[in-house]
Amino acid sequence: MTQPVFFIGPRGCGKTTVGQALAQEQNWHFVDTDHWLQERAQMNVAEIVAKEGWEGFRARETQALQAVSATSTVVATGGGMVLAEANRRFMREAGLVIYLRAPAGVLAARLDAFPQAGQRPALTAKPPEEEIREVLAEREPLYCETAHYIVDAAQPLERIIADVQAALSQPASGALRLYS
Ligand SMILES: Nc1ncnc2c1ncn2[C@@H]1O[C@H](COP(=O)(O)OP(=O)(O)O)[C@@H](O)[C@H]1O
Ligand SMILES: O=C(O)C1=C[C@@H](OP(=O)(O)O)[C@@H](O)[C@H](O)C1
Ligand SMILES: [Mg+2]
Repeated sequence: MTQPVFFIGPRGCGKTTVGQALAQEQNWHFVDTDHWLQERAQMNVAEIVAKEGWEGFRARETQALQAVSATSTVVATGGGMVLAEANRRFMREAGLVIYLRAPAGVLAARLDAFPQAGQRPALTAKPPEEEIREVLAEREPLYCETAHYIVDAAQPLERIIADVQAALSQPASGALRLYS
């Protein structure tokens, strides 16, 4: 039996893309908490936030995390999953947590090219690049505190997958390991 693998990190770091590719290579299941909750709600994130506020979305996100976590499963979380202490503890205890780390400039370029506005409504009233920098600075300590491993997510996809596989082949330890 294999523990679930959780991908965490900011919008655009590649949690969904890398998670899907890893699951395919390993022949594991793949679930994205945002896809799961949007399907269940029959609304996209922007619609949920308009109707229920971010508080409503965050409650649905916690519910999704607990519902989808299973053995031999790769879980792509949303960028704000780490905001709740209960979510951080749940992921660390239930599985292996990988932080896909990339600089704000890389995230901004990816999100500009492929915004997916229905899934990523604005988090602040700031211009996009400023929001990305500010939110990343706020959450960076939470990503680091939650992760068992940090992988450089600014690399090409194949390199990221190779680093993730190398990380998962190491025995888990309390110390945070860096792959970059
Ligand atoms: N390693 C990568 N190199 C280049 N583009 C990437 C990489 N990983 C993801 N992307 C692109 O960045 C965008 C955001 O990726 P996504 O997986 O949705 O991120 P997240 O789920 O973390 O928000 C997508 O357009 C995706 O194709
Ligand atoms: O950073 C965030 O607070 C969010 C990130 C999004 O997921 P991605 O990180 O997959 O874009 C989505 O969960 C929602 O818009 C909130
Ligand atoms: Mg995603």
